[in-house]
Amino acid sequence: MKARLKSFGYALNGIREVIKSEMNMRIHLAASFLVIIMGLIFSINWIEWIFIIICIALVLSAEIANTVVEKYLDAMHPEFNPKVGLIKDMAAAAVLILAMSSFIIGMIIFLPKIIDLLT
Ligand SMILES: Nc1ncnc2c1ncn2[C@@H]1O[C@H](COP(=O)(O)OP(=O)(O)OP(=O)(O)O)[C@@H](O)[C@H]1O
Repeated sequence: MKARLKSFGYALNGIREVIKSEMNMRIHLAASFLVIIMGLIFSINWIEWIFIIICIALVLSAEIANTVVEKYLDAMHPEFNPKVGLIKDMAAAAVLILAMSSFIIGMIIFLPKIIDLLT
């Protein structure tokens, strides 16, 4: 049990480190917080909450994976290397695709409600 709690602590430490070192992670967290507030304000239904939670989890996890790739490559290949650059670009592309898809899902959920509110 103690060992389980310890590895949970290591994972929390990993999250703390990514938040501390990555501006993009802080932006994703701020956007997630905003979306959760909007979900509460507009009383979205449970299916919409499931989509929102999946999107938030995917974007944050992808950002963490992207940071792992960056930090690993910086540690193993600190020199300039176009191949290293391309691998970093690809890892960043995964985050971009998930963030853009999540933005579209957010629009599908919230835009009709915002339009309803305004009309
Ligand atoms: N060692 C390298 N060799 C060649 N190009 C690199 C190298 N390191 C970084 N790059 C290029 O610079 C870009 C930014 O890399 P960097 O490690 O600074 O990520 P970052 O700006 O912190 O990214 P993020 O915004 O996702 O945190 C990479 O996507 C890549 O195109």
